This record gives sequence, structure tokens and C-alpha cells, in this order.
Amino acid sequence: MNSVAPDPASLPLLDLGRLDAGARDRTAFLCELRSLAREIGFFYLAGHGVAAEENAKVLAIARRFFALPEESKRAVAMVNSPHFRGYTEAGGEITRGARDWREQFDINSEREAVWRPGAPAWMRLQGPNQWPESLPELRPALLAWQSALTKVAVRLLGAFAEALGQNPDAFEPVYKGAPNQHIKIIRYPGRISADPSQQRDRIAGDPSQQRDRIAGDPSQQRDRNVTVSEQGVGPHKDSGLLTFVLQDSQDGLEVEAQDGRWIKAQPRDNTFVVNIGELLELASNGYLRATVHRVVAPPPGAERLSAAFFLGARHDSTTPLLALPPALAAEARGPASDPDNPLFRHVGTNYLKGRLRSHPDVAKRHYADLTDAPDQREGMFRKS
Ligand SMILES: O=C(O)CCC(=O)C(=O)O
Ligand SMILES: [Fe+2]
Repeated sequence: MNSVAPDPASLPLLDLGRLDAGARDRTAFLCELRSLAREIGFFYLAGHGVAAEENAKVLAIARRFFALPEESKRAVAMVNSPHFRGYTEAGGEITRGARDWREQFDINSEREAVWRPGAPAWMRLQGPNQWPESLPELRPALLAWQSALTKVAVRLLGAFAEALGQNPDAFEPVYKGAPNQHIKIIRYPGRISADPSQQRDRIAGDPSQQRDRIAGDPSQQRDRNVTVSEQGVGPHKDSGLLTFVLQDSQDGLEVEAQDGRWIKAQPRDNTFVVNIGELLELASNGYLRATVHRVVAPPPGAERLSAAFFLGARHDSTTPLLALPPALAAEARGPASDPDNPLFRHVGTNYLKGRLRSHPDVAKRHYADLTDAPDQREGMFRKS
């Protein structure tokens, strides 16, 4: 088995075109994919077939969206949507108990709302997107990108299945017909303080105090964002199958290596940064790695734009446990377990847990029946 020795200072690059470039290239590609996904869980993907112009168009429209007046963005605020779609201002999202200093706009598959009283709560995740009236070009641009990225992601997922000794269509039952096609366009404003060391001291502090600081109604806490403005998005794993990140030219994305160091995912032209989500880690019994990553906010005066596509599984599916060939099974270490972030094999339940924790304002307005119930608070919807 070919093992790629990654350069510890940067992420490796894979060219998806090699999948169709003859048997020898294909085998080499699958081998590299398997070992990189296991060792670091993050890589640049080139040869993906999405035109540079289409990617540029997405970042350009994202820039125009974030430049809209606050009231236009608030008109599509996520807090209006039980389906977690729409705009979240900087400081409105929480990762591992701390505020993220980024503004963002989320969409997912355009489907009608299906939840009815008495149905399981995760069915409320499905429903329409919100679109800003003042930027009509946003909808076609993001929906076109969503369908392009779904194709790439499904292709890569097929390659993962093969690399794990499965049929290429092994994952079809978990996405076919109703994949979870989450897109987030994101703007990271520059840090507030000019002195990063001072910032860090202020963020560090006593974790319990930090948690107290963010408790309560987020809208009343906005002035305190200054204390956490270095955290673009806090350290986390993605919860789906595969994530694709398109970056502009400003860096900030960092990946935690096995030895605890942070590797910078410097922007590279015509690539996506791809990483493994927790569902793929779970399906491969921990053979593949869902790696922790974060975004450090840009320096004062700068900004960073990105667009992320998260391919997830059908809400009504259960994450399978693949029967790995013995040689791979022997190396599977079991999925990582984190008592603060229990993983559920039922996909809808797992996804809803993550969304409720990240967006407490949506949880409060649309899921109070779950978050107020003491049995739920102590169990699956425990807040960190
Ligand atoms: O903006 C980025 O580069 C990454 C964002 C990210 O990790 C996320 O939203 O899950
Ligand atoms: Fe992420």
C-alpha cells in the first residue's frame, strides 16, 4: 500500500482528474485518497471540473450580499426560519461554547416543509430557503453552485467507497433522492484589536467565565463580541460526509495535525479544501478521520470570504457501518468519542443536535419544546 508522507507544513493536493485517467492513475489516486484521509483528513482538491469562473461568481455574489444594508440582511435572518436557513450576523453563532466572529448566509436543498405536529423534530430541518429581495442574482448563483458541488462530492464519495474496498455506490442509500446540500457563504471581518497578543489574553481567561459571558439572549450580548473577535470560527469537526471550502485570497483556515500543531490551509487557485465529516468517520468505524479545524480572523482592516459546501446524508437515514476488508478493519480505531458532543447514528437527530447548539436563537424561537425539556437538556441536546 502506498503511503503518502505529507509535508507537515502544508496540506497535500489531490487531482480528481486522475480518477478517469486510466487504471494505473486511478489506483494510485484511490490509494493516496485513503491514506491522506486517514492521516490528516484534509487536502486540496484540483481537477474537480468546476469552472474557475463559476467559483469566482459565487465569491463575487457573496461579497455583494454581505455589502447589503443591515436591514436587507436582517430581512432574511436565520432566526425567522425553523429550517436554519438565512443570515446570521457576526457573533450570532456559537462553536464549542464561544461566539464566532463571522457573518454568514446558509441555504440547503430547496424542498417544501414537511413537519407536522407529532412528527419527529428533525423533520423541521427540511423547508424552503430565504432569499433576499434586493439581490435576486444570489438564488440562481448559489443553486447552480449547489448542484455542481453535489456532483463533485458524490463522485468523490464514490471514490472513498472504492478506496475502502466497497462498491462505488455503497453510500447511495444515505444520500440518494434527498441529499443534505448545505451551503454557507461566509465573511470574516478583521480583528478588532491591533494587538493579537492582547486579544489572545482576553480570549483565554477562565472558560467558565467565557461561557457565562455568552449565556442568555445573544442580541443583548453583541457589545461583548470584542472579547472573542479573534475566533473566526472556533475549533470544530464538520458533522456531514464531506466538506468543500472555496477560499478567496485571504488566509485564516487552519487544520489540527495529529501532533497538535495547526497547519495553515493557505488559499490555492482553482482548488477546494476538502475534509471528512463525522458521518464518514462513523461509517468507516474511525478508519477515516474527521479532523478539527478553525478559522483565525484576519488582521484589523482585512476581511476573508469563503463559501462552504457540506454534503450530508438524508435526514431519514441511519449512518451505516461499512464492512471493511480485514486489512483496513484492523487499522480502524473506532470513531472519536467526545462526551460533550455525542454522535447519533440517526442522521436527522445528529444534524439537529449540531444546528441547535450552533444557533441558540433559532433553538429558542423554534425548538423551545425540545430545549426547555429537562430530559432533553441532559441528554441529546445538552449544551456545552
Ligand atoms: O471558512 C472556512 O474556511 C471554513 C469554515 C468552516 O470550517 C465551517 O463553516 O465549518
Ligand atoms: Fe468546518
